[in-house]
Amino acid sequence: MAGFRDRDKRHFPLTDSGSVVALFREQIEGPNDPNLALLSITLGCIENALTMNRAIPAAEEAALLRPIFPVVDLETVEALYAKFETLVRGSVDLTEYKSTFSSRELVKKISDVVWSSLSRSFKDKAHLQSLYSFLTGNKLDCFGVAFGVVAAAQILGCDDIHLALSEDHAWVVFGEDGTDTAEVTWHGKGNEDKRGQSIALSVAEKSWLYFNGQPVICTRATEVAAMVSAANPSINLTMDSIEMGALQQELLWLLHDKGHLSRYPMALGNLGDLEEISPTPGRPPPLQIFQEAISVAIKHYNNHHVYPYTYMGGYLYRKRRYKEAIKCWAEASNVIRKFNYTREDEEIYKEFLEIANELIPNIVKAVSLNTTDRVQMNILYNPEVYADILRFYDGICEWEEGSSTPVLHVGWAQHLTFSLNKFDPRTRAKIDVAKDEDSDSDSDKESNDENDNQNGKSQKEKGESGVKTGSLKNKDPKEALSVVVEDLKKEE
Ligand SMILES: CC1(C)CN=C(N2CCN(c3ncnc4sc(CC(F)F)cc34)CC2)S1
Repeated sequence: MAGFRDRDKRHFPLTDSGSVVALFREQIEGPNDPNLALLSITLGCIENALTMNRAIPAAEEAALLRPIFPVVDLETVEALYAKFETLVRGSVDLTEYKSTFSSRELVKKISDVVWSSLSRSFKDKAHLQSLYSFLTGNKLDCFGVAFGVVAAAQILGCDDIHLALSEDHAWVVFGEDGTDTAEVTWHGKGNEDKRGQSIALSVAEKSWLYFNGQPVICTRATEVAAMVSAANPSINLTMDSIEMGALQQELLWLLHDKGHLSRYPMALGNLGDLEEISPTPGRPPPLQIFQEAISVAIKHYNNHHVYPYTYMGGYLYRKRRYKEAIKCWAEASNVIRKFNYTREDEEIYKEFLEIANELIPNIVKAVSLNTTDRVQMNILYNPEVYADILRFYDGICEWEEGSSTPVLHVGWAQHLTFSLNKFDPRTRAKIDVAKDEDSDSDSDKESNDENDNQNGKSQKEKGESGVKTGSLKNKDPKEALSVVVEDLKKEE
């Protein structure tokens, strides 16, 4: 049973990042489970002090010799913790729930306690992910609601209720073998919340949003990693709090060293991004951390996560390592093709749209203008790069196949033809698109499609919208692309 123990209290007042790391370290090392409410209130309090109402830039603040790191008093945290504990214990009468393991009704009740306390104001601002935000402003974002439900469950002693995470959604697992699932928060804009419902129905759609059944199932320590990962160092659109970023980085290394990021690719991606901004002496370079995230996704999630490849691709793009960036994006597309696109997958749609319609065109523009740099110029003469761009588009075409909503529109075709036409024609002639009908790389979609065939849906079938899309495989690339472009133009 979590509680605010004396051994927790002696860390306070927290005066610098070292004292915060010491509190987290002791909480994670045990012997008891880390207290999610205590840690979330503490981290949220620090984030609030370091990022909100920072009117004057840090440089001036430093010039004033004003200490930036906030002092976190025991009284502040204890009062907020007591408020949360009173709300949760006061709203849930556990005598009504006899079973040793949690029931769907209990999970829904806990979700209702968090949900009914929320103010109606819009929820996609920053810094709304912690219990500090919930307890001082009655505001939470969609991740924050799911996290709050799990923190409340811990206070009630429901140690079977855990956070489940996809790349753009969060829900909970519970029950005797931890395989019952329940929605506890909303997702996206304009979607009715499905709180209380099981996830099974949504996974059937093979949507990326629910990971096709491969979510990150958290332990209490991974729930701490999610809380740390969800921390947000941004002060505004152009400035980040260096102190908050450094604290997040130190806490992620602490969790990494304890093995709590070993099944959490996105947290590894966050750590790689932080290391790019401010490298920690003696720690591996960002690329190695992104590679670790990819290896975890392959080993534990059947390579169904997209973000590990877009984390690495984005890094390589920023370093102008364009050939390698395009290979990462082809690998990202190789993941998304295993899913069917559904209307709640907008976040990943925007990710691929930016790569196809901004990043790749920027690369071909940059290298065709910058004729002095031989290495860069070679990209347009490199059949491997051209093949990777085709693989990138082929994965998106396959993602669309069998989906209820179309992905591609004529805007995609315009950028596609712009990018491909920049390649030297002899290079385009050099590549050999797989002719082999049952190349093993398609096994994922086919295995899914076998299920679809049982439900009467086939991979070639038109989506409800009647959009006919053909995958690029087994066709001459130029012929295949002209088919895709013609189809898209007909839609115009
Ligand atoms: C390569 C990118 C575009 C850069 N940032 C990316 N992020 C992806 C999402 N991020 C995350 N980082 C750690 N854990 C989680 S759990 C989750 C789903 C939410 F609904 F709970 C999102 C997410 C962090 C930021 S992907």
